[in-house]
Amino acid sequence: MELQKLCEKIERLDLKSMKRAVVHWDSIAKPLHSLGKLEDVIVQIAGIQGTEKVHIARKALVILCADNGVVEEGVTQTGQEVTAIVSENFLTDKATAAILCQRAGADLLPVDMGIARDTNLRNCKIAYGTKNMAKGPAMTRAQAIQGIETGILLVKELKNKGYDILATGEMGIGNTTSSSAVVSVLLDKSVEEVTGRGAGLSGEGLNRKIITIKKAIELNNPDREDTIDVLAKVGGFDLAGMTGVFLGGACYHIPVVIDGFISLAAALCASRISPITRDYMIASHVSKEPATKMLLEALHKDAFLTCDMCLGEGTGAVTLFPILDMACEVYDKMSTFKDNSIEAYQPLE
Ligand SMILES: Cc1cc2ncn([C@H]3O[C@H](COP(=O)(O)O)[C@@H](O)[C@H]3O)c2cc1C
Ligand SMILES: O=C(O)c1cccnc1
Repeated sequence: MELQKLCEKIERLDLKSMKRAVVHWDSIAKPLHSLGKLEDVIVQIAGIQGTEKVHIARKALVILCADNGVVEEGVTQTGQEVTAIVSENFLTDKATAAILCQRAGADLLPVDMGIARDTNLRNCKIAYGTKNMAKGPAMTRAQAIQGIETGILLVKELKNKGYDILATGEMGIGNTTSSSAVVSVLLDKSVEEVTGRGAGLSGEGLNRKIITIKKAIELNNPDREDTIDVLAKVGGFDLAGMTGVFLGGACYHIPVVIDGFISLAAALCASRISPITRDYMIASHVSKEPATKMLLEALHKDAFLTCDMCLGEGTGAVTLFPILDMACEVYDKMSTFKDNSIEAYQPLE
């Protein structure tokens, strides 16, 4: 189905299921709302899944992997070849995200959205890396749409396979450069404010990164009112794919946990394409990248964790999974006031 038509079909959360979830929390023998955001997130998931019988047992992390032509400008600490190496490690237990997934009981689906060489990942390759945005548009509009649609289709497939909840991750050397460019344009913030050291850039490298992003924005002149134009001109295949994953979550009623800065940049893109999509997103952590708080604010999201993580790959999002499992278990298993013959709280005004 055409992207626009699909987005028009996105529904609001199911308020009846959310109300029933609140009633259930309030019946549990503990002080009202004493699990705070853990209660709120279960209520949100009830609204997403359209039932107060929340289920999050089957979890997956989708990692969108792609290369960025802008790396040739010297905006990263490591070379482009690292993208393919780390991405293929997701298939073994050698990458950070893979180890966290094992611990959290989540499956991992790494997807080649446009790595600069052939890989043995799930092949959704749009091209062998984007073009250098400091010299022209990173990709065509058709490629940006292809990336978004791929993300949506991946969610459809995972929904059909029985997954209850997803997390977003990415791997792509140079993708904090594309993310900062996209965020600068969409939030109308200076490049300096939204640009950080990514995977450990030196001070001199950071200056070069800022100059490069400014040059790319000036040269390509993306239209901030047209998110797809922004993604095409200064984005990346991974960002486009993740944008699709967030839209897909809303289309197919699956909660999607947002990882750090790069995932948040894609979440912002999705929310600009379809604002209701925000209701289907769960913010996991506050990354150390400087624009993270700005993005959380723009999305009206409050993240659960502040661990000074800035790794990407979906690591922050997967770290939230065990907490969500704990919340769900209390919601499912705790005895109620009635079971204990205790008088329940009167609902607050
Ligand atoms: C070995 C290695 C493993 C990674 N895993 C995630 N990233 C993270 O760093 C990259 C973004 O930072 P920048 O824009 O500075 O390149 C992304 O691939 C992100 O997932 C990694 C980076 C490296 C070097
Ligand atoms: O927050 C992130 O997503 C992030 C930050 C730095 C490097 N890689 C990812």
